[in-house]
Amino acid sequence: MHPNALLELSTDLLHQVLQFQAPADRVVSDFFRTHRELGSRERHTLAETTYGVLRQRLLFQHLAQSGKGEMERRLALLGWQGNDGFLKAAMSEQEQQWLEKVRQVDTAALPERLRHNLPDWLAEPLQAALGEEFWPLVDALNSSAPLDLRVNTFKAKREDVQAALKAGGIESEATPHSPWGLRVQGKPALNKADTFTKGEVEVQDEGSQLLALLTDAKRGEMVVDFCAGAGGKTLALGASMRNTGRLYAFDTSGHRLAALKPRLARSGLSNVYPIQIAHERDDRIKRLAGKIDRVLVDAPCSGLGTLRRNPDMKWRQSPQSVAELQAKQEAILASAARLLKPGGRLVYATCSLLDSENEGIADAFTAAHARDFTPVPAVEALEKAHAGGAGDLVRGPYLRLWPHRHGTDAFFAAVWERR
Ligand SMILES: C[S@@+](CC[C@H](N)C(=O)[O-])C[C@H]1O[C@@H](n2cnc3c(N)ncnc32)[C@H](O)[C@@H]1O
Repeated sequence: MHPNALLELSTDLLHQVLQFQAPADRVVSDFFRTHRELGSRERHTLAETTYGVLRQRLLFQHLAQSGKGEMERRLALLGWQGNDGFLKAAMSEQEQQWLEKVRQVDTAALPERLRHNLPDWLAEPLQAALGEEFWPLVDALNSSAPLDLRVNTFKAKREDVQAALKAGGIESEATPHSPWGLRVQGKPALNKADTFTKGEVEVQDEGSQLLALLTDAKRGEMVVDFCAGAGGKTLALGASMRNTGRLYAFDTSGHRLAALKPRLARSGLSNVYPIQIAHERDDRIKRLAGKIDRVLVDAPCSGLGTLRRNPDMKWRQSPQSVAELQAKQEAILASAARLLKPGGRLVYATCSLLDSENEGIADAFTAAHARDFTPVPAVEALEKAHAGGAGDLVRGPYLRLWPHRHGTDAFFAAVWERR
């Protein structure tokens, strides 16, 4: 494809993504579906340029004020993630001069918000909570996430999967905290690897694995994954139950539960019961009240802990959307808690960076349910479940994972036991 034609497509794609009407990954994949002529390297350049612009949107919009023509084209020039010679061939003389000039701007001397590229409502609480660690977090959020796999321990051993991957030219190392995890070098295509088609591995961030580990579902138990979605954690719970007992996978989204089906078939698990519920007070939930050993609430949240993968979330969320999510989180947690039998374990988790969706919800639950639920320190639960370096994974009584400290997405989890 002619360089300028690719740059124009990048401009078009940015124009669509920056309207923030839909998640960026969906807009990008729809765009590729309507542009079948694009090869894999061209798709890679377009996607990475888009993500680069989303990550540094405030800085790039500031720098782009000085140029001429369509704003999105200048943003594409600034965020270009392809070959530099190729980009040069796409630019006019005037654009080349402009880009050279803006590349000389000393960005370290610009105001803070142009350096952290976060909206104020998000930067402020993070700065207050993290102090000096704020900037390492900013850097980590602007880098790409590693590729982690979870070994399906119902079917295979971690070291055998690692050896099989190696034989196929894929290098990996054991994850430091999850006993089920492998961190793969680079981003190899895995869906044709034998070990993947046989259901021995799933792609899953180490942080997500730790949430399932913390739930510690055991053989023969009755377990509920309350917000199962496409079942990333359901599959981990089912394997840790060794395909025995009953594992209910609830979600309000039929579409997400449908995505669980092929993964379930690959996994070899037959103890999972996916159920679409209307809302968190659905009658089917009431019938199970007081009967369940473990409940994982992987609550709908702002997703701000996954900014490495979904940098558009910082522009698509707002204080209002977070406040609405908090109300939902409280309602789901209160309803899910009724399922537990005495001695049962409740786990509340999010992939949010914000205290308001994390400690805020957990502390309020502890205060409101002091008669029925005892908090369990996360470090204790992690140690019992054989997580490596459990003491490094917690803040106070809660699990708190950070990209800059742990190399995972940001996650929070709180654990209680029903009296
Ligand atoms: C963080 S995602 C879950 C991700 C999933 N556990 C995984 O590991 O892939 C939150 C899920 O909550 C679901 N959800 C939203 N409202 C809900 C409700 N009232 N009851 C149950 N699930 C709900 C959403 O459809 C979404 O799939």
